[in-house]
Amino acid sequence: MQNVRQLEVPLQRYMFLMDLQERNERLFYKLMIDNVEELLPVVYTPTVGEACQKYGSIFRRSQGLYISLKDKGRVLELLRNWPEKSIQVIVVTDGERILGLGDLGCQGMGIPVGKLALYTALGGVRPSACLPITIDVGTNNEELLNDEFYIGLRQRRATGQEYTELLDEFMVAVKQNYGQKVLVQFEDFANHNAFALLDKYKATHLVFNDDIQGTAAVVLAGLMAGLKFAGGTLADHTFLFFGAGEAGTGIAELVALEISMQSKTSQEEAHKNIWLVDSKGLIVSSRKDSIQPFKKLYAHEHEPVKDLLSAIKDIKPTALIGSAGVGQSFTKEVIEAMSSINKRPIILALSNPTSKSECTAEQAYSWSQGRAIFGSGSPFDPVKYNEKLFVPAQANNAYIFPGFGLGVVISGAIRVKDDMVLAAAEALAEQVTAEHFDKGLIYPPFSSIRKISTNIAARVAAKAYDLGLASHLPRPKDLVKYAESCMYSPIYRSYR
Ligand SMILES: NC(=O)C1=CN([C@@H]2O[C@H](COP(=O)(O)OP(=O)(O)OC[C@H]3O[C@@H](n4cnc5c(N)ncnc54)[C@H](OP(=O)(O)O)[C@@H]3O)[C@@H](O)[C@H]2O)C=CC1
Ligand SMILES: CC(=O)C(=O)O
Ligand SMILES: [Mg+2]
Repeated sequence: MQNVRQLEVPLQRYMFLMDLQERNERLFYKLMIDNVEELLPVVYTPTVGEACQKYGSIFRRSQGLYISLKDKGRVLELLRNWPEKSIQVIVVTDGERILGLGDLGCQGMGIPVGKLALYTALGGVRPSACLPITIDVGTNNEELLNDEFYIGLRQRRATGQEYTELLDEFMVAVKQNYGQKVLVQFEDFANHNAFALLDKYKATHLVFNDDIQGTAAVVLAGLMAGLKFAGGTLADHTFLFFGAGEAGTGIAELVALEISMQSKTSQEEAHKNIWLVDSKGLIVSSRKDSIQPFKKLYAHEHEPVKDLLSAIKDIKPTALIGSAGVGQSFTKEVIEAMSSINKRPIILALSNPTSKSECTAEQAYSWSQGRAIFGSGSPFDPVKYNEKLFVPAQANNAYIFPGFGLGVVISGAIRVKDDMVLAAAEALAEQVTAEHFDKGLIYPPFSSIRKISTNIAARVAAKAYDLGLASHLPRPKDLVKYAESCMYSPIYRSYR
């Protein structure tokens, strides 16, 4: 840590840690686990975003498996080349929507590598059981195509049948090589592929889309935790989403599911208090014929509205949730409008990395006069406002996927169902205390993430058993203890 701390530039810290992961994996994880709050912003958002942008020029050695269009017809052979045979979790991207940074092509590999480092450090999945994969179908990023250090195919993205066939060959090869208990986490695909892939493979494979399902669970957990202390129910709230893609509609769907379960109403009824804004403005019924299918449920009767501020004034939301990848879009006027409508406005600035955050923590607290219940995708330091210290919550799916994956792995689950995602959200929400909430937190601190992940894993596993989807039999009596006992710890064993 002394060596890490001597480096002032975050990207240099990233490179140092990646070298360490390569050289002494056990020490890398020991550092990660003991200093999680300090190192998370280096290995994960925001620094991993910069690392992906510069991946070609900081490249040292392959950290994962690259599968390109040129490998069509021999994907299974490639998988068999990976030195580790007993894989439990794959994180795969095609690099088209890396955080809020857009298409980074093959250089998106930093994301599967970073996510899997968290699977091990935060969730205790063995490092040798983790496989980062990047599918290289080209990039539409002109800057990268002209960059002499770009590491991927120098061509524009393949689409349509060519894309679908490669992805299908990949999914079939994964199942053929590792069986049906390997978890495939889709990460940072552009939404036109993300929804289609999840839909296509959820019935035949063990698949999880972190951006849709993981983000949904972490936000729902934060909302449930907030309500536990601020009072009221989800059904009392009006939600306005700024960004109607994977994260936005994923959260909206899970919130609607929870509302319908809590208040025993139809999901259709629950959708009525959920509104979405996309790049063309508020989603309203007159746009129904021209919007993507996953937005249609939210196309309510209303006049067209072009901008966010007018939408807030019209809809009067109690919660504003940003996931449009547009930095500084929650302006002073936006936060002030939310604060004039609500005593405690809920403001979530989910977009990553920090440069894409809808607002900073300081802006949220000062513009709301310290009344905002605030969370952000990338971390912000605590803020002093009017002599009170506010600790901003980090509303990031990193709270969910490590524990969720551990639960799936230890139960030998063969499919992911919404109820398992809900179970993860509930388990996280239950771990938030009044003391956390008083500081401004709607999540417990990352310093206790291994314990948090254990509890999430136990609940997810329990749900998998209840649903008859768990293949690891008999069902362990105490799933929390069992989850704990399965977690990788970076200790040196004595061989004497
Ligand atoms: N905190 C967390 O855990 C997570 C954060 N994220 C972050 O969320 C962001 C979006 O991710 P994701 O949902 O997957 O991306 P998508 O591309 O699926 O969705 C982006 C949405 O934002 C809308 N949008 C884009 N520009 C504007 C604009 N100027 N005004 C209003 N809406 C706009 C798009 O509109 P249209 O549909 O019209 O194109 C689309 O609906 C990223 O920054 C990502 O890092 C994602 C997952 C997890
Ligand atoms: C956190 C995350 O998954 C994202 O920003 O895409
Ligand atoms: Mg992501």
